[in-house]
Amino acid sequence: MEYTVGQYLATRLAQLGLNHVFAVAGDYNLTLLDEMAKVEDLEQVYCCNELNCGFAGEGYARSRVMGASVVTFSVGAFSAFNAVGGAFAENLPLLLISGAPNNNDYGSGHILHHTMGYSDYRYQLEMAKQITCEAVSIAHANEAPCLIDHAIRSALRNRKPAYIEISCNIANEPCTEPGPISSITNSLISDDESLKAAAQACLEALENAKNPVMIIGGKIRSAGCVISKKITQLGKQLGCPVATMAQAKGLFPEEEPEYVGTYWGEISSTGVEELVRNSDCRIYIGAVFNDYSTVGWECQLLDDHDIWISTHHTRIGKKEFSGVYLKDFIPVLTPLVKKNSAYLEQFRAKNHAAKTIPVAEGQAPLTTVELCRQIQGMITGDTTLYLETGDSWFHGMHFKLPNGARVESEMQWGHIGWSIPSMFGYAVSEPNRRNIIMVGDGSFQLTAQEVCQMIRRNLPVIIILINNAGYTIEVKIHDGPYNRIKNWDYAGLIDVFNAEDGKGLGIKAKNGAELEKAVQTALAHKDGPTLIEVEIDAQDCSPDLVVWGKKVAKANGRAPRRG
Ligand SMILES: C/C(NCc1cnc(C)nc1N)=C(/S)[C@H](O)COP(=O)(O)OP(=O)(O)O
Ligand SMILES: [Mg+2]
Repeated sequence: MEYTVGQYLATRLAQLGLNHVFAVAGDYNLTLLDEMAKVEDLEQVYCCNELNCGFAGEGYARSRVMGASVVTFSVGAFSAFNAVGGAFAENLPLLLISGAPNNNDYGSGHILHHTMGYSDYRYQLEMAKQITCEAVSIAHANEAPCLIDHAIRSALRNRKPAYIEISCNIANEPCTEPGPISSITNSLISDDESLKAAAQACLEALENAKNPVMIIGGKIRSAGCVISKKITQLGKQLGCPVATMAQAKGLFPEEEPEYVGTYWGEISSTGVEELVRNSDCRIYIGAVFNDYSTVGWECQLLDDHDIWISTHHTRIGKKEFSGVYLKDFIPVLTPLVKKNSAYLEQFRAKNHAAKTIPVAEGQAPLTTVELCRQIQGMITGDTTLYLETGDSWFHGMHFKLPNGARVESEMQWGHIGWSIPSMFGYAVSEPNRRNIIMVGDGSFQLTAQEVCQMIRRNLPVIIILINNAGYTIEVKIHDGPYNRIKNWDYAGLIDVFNAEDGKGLGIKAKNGAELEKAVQTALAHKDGPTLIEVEIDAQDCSPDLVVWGKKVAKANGRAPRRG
């Protein structure tokens, strides 16, 4: 087979196990899309705009080894950059591919369309370098294979996005055939000496610990399910209490006896904040400490007794072990640790059993308590629940997850509207899971149009749209007129997206009885998305959000440092 640059790129993606690539057409990428389309098993999935295209690739990367999005130069890439920034913040390997000017134009002094209006077109590559782990520009076919492999390898090794731009007249130029994919997927291995020393130091720390507790953070998400399983084995081997930070909800099987709930400072699950505060050895794995996850810096932060195992390095007490990769360290440590379950038994003895939520009166106005009670009933072992930035974060922490259920969130980047396009990409990869989104009205207004692509591909995504008349999180942090939004007929929007042939459903629910019915309809509806618009009083929000909002407002409002 005669390979071209576009076919080389597409073949690499197919070799990695991608079956889809997301795209928005533009004259700088049309030849590239033609060439990529010639590669079997790599279907092109088209999006409404480049922000959503980038988020769809990010959502795909939550299910596969990586995601890929193709856009046009400048006017496309600049929108996609917001999703790339999100993938960077969330440690997800998204490959952003942009068409670029004809290579004859470089250095020609030509002013081109879809550019800033001057003849130096390198600005996009420079911008991409700030938000990716690798950014390359391909203006000559002979350098394409090496640059493509380098960018993809960097994204996989660093679990971060990478960027490739390809001149529009190069995409169909002949180039060499790709070799084995192992040259790209071979991961870095830990330094043996450091691995052994870190394991020894860890065992000594655990030997001296009376009340160890394991706390799992969001960085584990992008390390993939294999690591998650290895961490579960470590938790069970240790037998100590295991908590998940908010960003890591669902990354430890919640039916395991070691699981104690969410650790989120003052708004942790019952008894967990005290458990972590009183521990004499906190084992943080993949933890991310930011102002939101520490509730305005008021959480337990690392101290000299703690162990912090991150993806690329480990800190035990006062000692740093770089070049010790999580994927190597956990399997080495697990068989060596001794069981220490006393602290867990003490915790259980305090009997923090979950309270059962009573069924609300069917005709009473819908409350978030009744809404969450019914959503809990939808969650099965094959459910993936997306929690959009908003009050959904806080409600989501209280769901009990059967083993196998997954939760996806974007708590580091926090781009409202992320959930719709990201879930679209995720559902393209995982159409047979029960895919549910909890999304607020404010967020939905940013990226609503991607629901039409779920209709186009008959994806049975269930969208629970919480219409509480505005930006409730922001109200709880700091209120003002800017937190009010124009109301939409959200359920009615589905008919607009259906046009003549779509099979989406839009249902409004004002009370528990209507919601019950809507949920049954949604669960039975398999050939398209169902949007259930629930009306919730603007004052009805999670008590955790009220506490958290005050703390974040306080952190935001700290007086400037003088001098
Ligand atoms: C406006 C903003 N954040 C600021 C913001 C603004 N723009 C972008 C892209 N991302 C952001 N996080 C946020 S969290 C709103 O409360 C979201 O409102 P909604 O989706 O309706 O959810 P809640 O009502 O539960 O808060
Ligand atoms: Mg809202």
